[in-house]
Amino acid sequence: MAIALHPSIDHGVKPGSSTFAGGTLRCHCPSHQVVVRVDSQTAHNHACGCSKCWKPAGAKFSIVAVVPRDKVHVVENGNKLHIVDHNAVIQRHACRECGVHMFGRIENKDHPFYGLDFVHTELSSDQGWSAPEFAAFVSSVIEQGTPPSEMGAIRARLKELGLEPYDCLSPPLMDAIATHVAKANGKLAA
Ligand SMILES: N[C@@H](CCC(=O)N[C@@H](CS)C(=O)NCC(=O)O)C(=O)O
Ligand SMILES: [Zn+2]
Ligand SMILES: [Zn+2]
Repeated sequence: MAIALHPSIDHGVKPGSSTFAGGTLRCHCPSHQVVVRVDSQTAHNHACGCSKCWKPAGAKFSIVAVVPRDKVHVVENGNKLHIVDHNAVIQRHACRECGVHMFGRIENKDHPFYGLDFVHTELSSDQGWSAPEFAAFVSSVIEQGTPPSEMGAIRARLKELGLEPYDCLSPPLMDAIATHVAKANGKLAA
């Protein structure tokens, strides 16, 4: 059997729908779930191997995408949310009871990705969310206990799924970050 990465991609990456315009995310609590409405299709969906992004038990990778922050609305049981790490760039709002991260928000207005929230669309039963496009922070799975000897198989499986593995973000996103920095420091015209 192929190496397991995340239940939503282990049997193949399902394409998104070009007409999909949003849906509802629910935490894993059996009752009084935190419910978040997202009024937009997601962008830049990807697998993330970092230790900070939420992943279901047993998964090596998180699946995480972005949406404009003004399209994210907590509609039920928002009192159960807390910020996992106030010092992180991405402030992850998680359910205090089940631990699921409902959305991650950047509050630093100077950050290249300010205005975008991070969401996990596997928390939704709606069909049509954009498909994962690449894998980020792949080497970071070692920091969580994956033996380095497994990395060849992990990268090969990601490629087989069509998810090009990177050890930071994808080149277009790294370019977008660098462009933002260059405009801020005057090396490129704003
Ligand atoms: N190797 C580190 C990488 C952490 C990291 O830089 N994560 C990226 C991808 S989510 C990031 O942008 N983090 C910002 C944050 O977590 O606030 C880890 O696994 O903890
Ligand atoms: Zn919960
Ligand atoms: Zn991450």
